[in-house]
Amino acid sequence: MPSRIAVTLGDPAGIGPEVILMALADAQWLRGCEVTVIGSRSVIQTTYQSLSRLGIAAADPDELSTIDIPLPGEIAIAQGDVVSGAASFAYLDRAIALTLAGQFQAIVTGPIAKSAWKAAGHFYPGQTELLAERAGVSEFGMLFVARSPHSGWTLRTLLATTHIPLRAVADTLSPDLMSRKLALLVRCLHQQFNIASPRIAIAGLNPHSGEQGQLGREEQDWLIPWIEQQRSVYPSLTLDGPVPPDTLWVKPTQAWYGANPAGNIHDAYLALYHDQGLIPVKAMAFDRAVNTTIGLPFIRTSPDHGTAFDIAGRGLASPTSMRESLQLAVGLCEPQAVNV
Ligand SMILES: NC(=O)C1=CN([C@@H]2O[C@H](COP(=O)(O)OP(=O)(O)OC[C@H]3O[C@@H](n4cnc5c(N)ncnc54)[C@H](O)[C@@H]3O)[C@@H](O)[C@H]2O)C=CC1
Ligand SMILES: NCC(=O)COP(=O)(O)O
Repeated sequence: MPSRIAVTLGDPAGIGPEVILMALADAQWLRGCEVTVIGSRSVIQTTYQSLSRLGIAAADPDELSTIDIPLPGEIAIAQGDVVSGAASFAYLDRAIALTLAGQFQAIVTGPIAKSAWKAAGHFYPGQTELLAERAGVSEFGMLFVARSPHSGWTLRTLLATTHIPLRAVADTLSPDLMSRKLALLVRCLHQQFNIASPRIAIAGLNPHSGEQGQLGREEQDWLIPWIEQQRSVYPSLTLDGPVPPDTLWVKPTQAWYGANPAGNIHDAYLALYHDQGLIPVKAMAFDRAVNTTIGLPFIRTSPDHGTAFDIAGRGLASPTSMRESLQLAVGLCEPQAVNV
C-alpha cells in the first residue's frame, strides 16, 4: 500500500500555502505516496490563482487531494493574527487526529507563527510540543537534517534544548536531559537512517569548552564526566566532545561544500541550544534543511524556515526546503529507507 502523507498549510497568511503548491507542482519524486493537503480550500485556490498570475508553476487544486477546514474569519496576507493562528492550529490539530487514527503515516507541516497561535489562545512553544502532547510522548527531539547539493553529505543536528531563553539554557541542561536526548538520537540514527555505529559530536557550552574551567564550569563539572559515562553505555558508538562550539562546525562546513575534511566526519551533532545548532544549519543549508520531530509514533517533517511574512504572497519564496521536507518524509516512510 502506498504511504499516505498529510501536509498542513501552516499559517494561511504566510508563505506556507505557496511553497506547498510550488513543491507539489511536480510530484514525480513522491514515488507513489499519496499526499493530502489539510487547510482552507479558499486559501489554496487564491494561492494557486496568484502564483498562476505570476507565471509560477503550482499544483492545480482540482488535482490535489484536500481536507477543507474553512477559515474562521478574514485574513490579510502577510499578517499573522488571531484568525490565521486559529486556522493554522486547526489544520495541525486535524492532521494529528487523523494520523493517530491511522489515516496517515507522516505529517509535513507548513510554517506557523508562534505569535499568531498565542493570539488565538494556543500557548505552545511551537508545533513540536503540540505534536508530542497529542501523541502522548514525553521524550521527543528537534532534529535538523540537510543533504548537501554540493557533496551529497548529510548534516544532522539535534538540539538538546529548543525554544527557551538563552538565559535559561545553562540551568536547563543536565546529565539526565542529555542522556534522554542522546538516546533519542541514537535510536533515530539506527532505525530511521540505518547507521549501525554512529559517530556523534557533542558541543561544549562555553567558549573553548570552558578552557579547563577558566571560561565556564559546566564542562568540568558535568559534561566531560557525562560523555565519559555515555561511552561505556554505548561502546559501539563514537562520542566526541565536548567540542569547542566555534570549531565544531568547521568539518561539517568542509563536508557540506565538498572539501575532504581530515579524519572521519560525524554522522550527527548534538548542539546544546537552539542558535548554537541552527546558526550553522541555516548558514549552510537555509534553502534545504528539514526540521524533523523524533520520538513521535509517526513521521513529522517541516521546512526549516518560518512564515516569512515579509515576502508572503509575492512569489518570492523558495519551495526547496518544503520539497526536501516532503522527500525526507517519503524516504522515512519506506522501512528500508536509504539515502535519506
Ligand atoms: N517550522 C515552523 O513552523 C517555523 C516557524 N517559524 C516562525 O515564523 C515566524 C517568522 O520567523 P523568522 O524568524 O522571521 O524566520 P523566517 O524563516 O520566516 O524568515 C527569515 C528570513 O528568511 C526569508 N525566508 C524564509 N523562508 C524563505 C523561503 N522559503 N524563500 C525565501 N526566503 C525565505 C524571509 O523572507 C526572512 O527574510 C515566527 O513566528 C517564527 O516563530 C520560524 C521557523 C520555523
Ligand atoms: N526553529 C525551529 C522552529 O521554530 C520550528 O518549531 P516547530 O513549530 O516545528 O516546533
